[in-house]
Amino acid sequence: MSKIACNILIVDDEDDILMAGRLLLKQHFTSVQTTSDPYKIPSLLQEQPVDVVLLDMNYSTGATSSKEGLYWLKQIRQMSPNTSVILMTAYGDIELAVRALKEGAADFVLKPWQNEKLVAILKSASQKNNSKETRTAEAAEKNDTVYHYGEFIGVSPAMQRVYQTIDKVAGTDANVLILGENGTGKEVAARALHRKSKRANKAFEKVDLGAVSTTLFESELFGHAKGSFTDAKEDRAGRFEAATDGTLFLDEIGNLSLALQAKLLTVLQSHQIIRLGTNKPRPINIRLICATNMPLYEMVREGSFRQDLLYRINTVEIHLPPLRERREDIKLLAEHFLRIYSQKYERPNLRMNQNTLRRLNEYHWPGNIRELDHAMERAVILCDGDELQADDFYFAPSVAAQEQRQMVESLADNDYTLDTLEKMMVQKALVKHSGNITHAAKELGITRTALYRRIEKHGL
Ligand SMILES: Nc1ncnc2c1ncn2[C@@H]1O[C@H](COP(=O)(O)OP(=O)(O)OP(=O)(O)O)[C@@H](O)[C@H]1O
Repeated sequence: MSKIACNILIVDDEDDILMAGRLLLKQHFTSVQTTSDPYKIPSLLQEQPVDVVLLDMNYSTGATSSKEGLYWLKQIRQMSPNTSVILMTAYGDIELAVRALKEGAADFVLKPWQNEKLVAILKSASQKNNSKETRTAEAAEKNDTVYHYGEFIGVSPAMQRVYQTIDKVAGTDANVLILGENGTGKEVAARALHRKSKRANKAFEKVDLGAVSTTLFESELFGHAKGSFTDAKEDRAGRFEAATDGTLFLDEIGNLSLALQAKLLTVLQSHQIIRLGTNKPRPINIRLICATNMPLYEMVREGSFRQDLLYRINTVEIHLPPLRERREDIKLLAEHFLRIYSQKYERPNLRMNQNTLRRLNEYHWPGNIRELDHAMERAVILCDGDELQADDFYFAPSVAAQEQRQMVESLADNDYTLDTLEKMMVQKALVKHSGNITHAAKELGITRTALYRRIEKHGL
């Protein structure tokens, strides 16, 4: 029996279903992929064109509302308009079937399915589906949306979760705390939240708390009356008032001293500010978004960040993953920046070769997307021919590699015994894990008891 040329993707949280579906459909179609994680759908669609997705409606344990299925149906329709979606559910629900068809599903099957019926539905969907060759330029262009979410670029499951959270909370007035390393896109996320909110056509006020001096904090945030201090030449509204009816984005909130945290908390609790040099409270109506690259929870434990302030600002948290934890986005981002800079510097023929892409992919990107952005700009400027070479980039050694090199250098300079080396390693592991025996022992690859013995032996 010749197989029909069709790439099918089955998405279901039950492994048995995936296995049964694969075994059945492999006999009739050329390619059958499966995944139990719907968040992988965008990257799978990006990897190669998928003709038909067989999509389960419920993923979370016990879920029966089918909301997840409808959400993913919508995503697939947006990302890859040429892909047909067939929904499956264990719950016979005609209303839902009608809704799914209205929202663009090609068909609907009930679980447990009848083999012949499922194969017939898929055959019909694959025939209706445009072949890869006939995909129009317009569709290909639309397909571009697979990795765009406003200003965001990224197909990784981690970023899909971020987009989904933004979609869910943007319309509410909930306070949002965005956590992530430098350059991961915290400000981009804050702006996306504002743009998608009811406050979108009001102000978006960003305050970099790391850059506001202690003395100017109150006047900057809450405003002041003329004459309230030497330079106060006139009455001035602060940033809270400037953000009225809009969004106030407090960046680098982890840098705020305890004294200023207390002042900020008072305002957030009372929903009113008092301009410096006055005693008239003014009500505030803002949506608050805070961001930081600092470990706020650890800081609460150490006493350098107020717990009550943390609970006030973290109604919803968004974690932006570092670039090294979503490597599937590196190529897309690199190509995006290459497009921007080859245009800016009028080098339209520039491209990247496989070796360069591999190096970009392997690098640990401590400065995340901002570093990649700058690295691409620099490479475009420095590149001699039409092909960007790995040498056009500066790759900083990782901390681990630096430490290793220092250790090798110090070993070369000194005459160490095995015993001294052991002591150094134990000391290093203890310092790194702040004296936590379990973690230090794990890093050294020995048991806790063995570590205690060595601590005693070396008198540490
Ligand atoms: N997913 C993304 N797609 C495209 N560009 C991005 C993305 N995320 C961030 N950028 C770009 O990377 C740069 C850094 O982003 P942003 O300023 O939002 O990071 P940040 O986390 O707020 O950094 P910092 O902690 O240093 O303030 C910006 O130029 C931004 O446009």
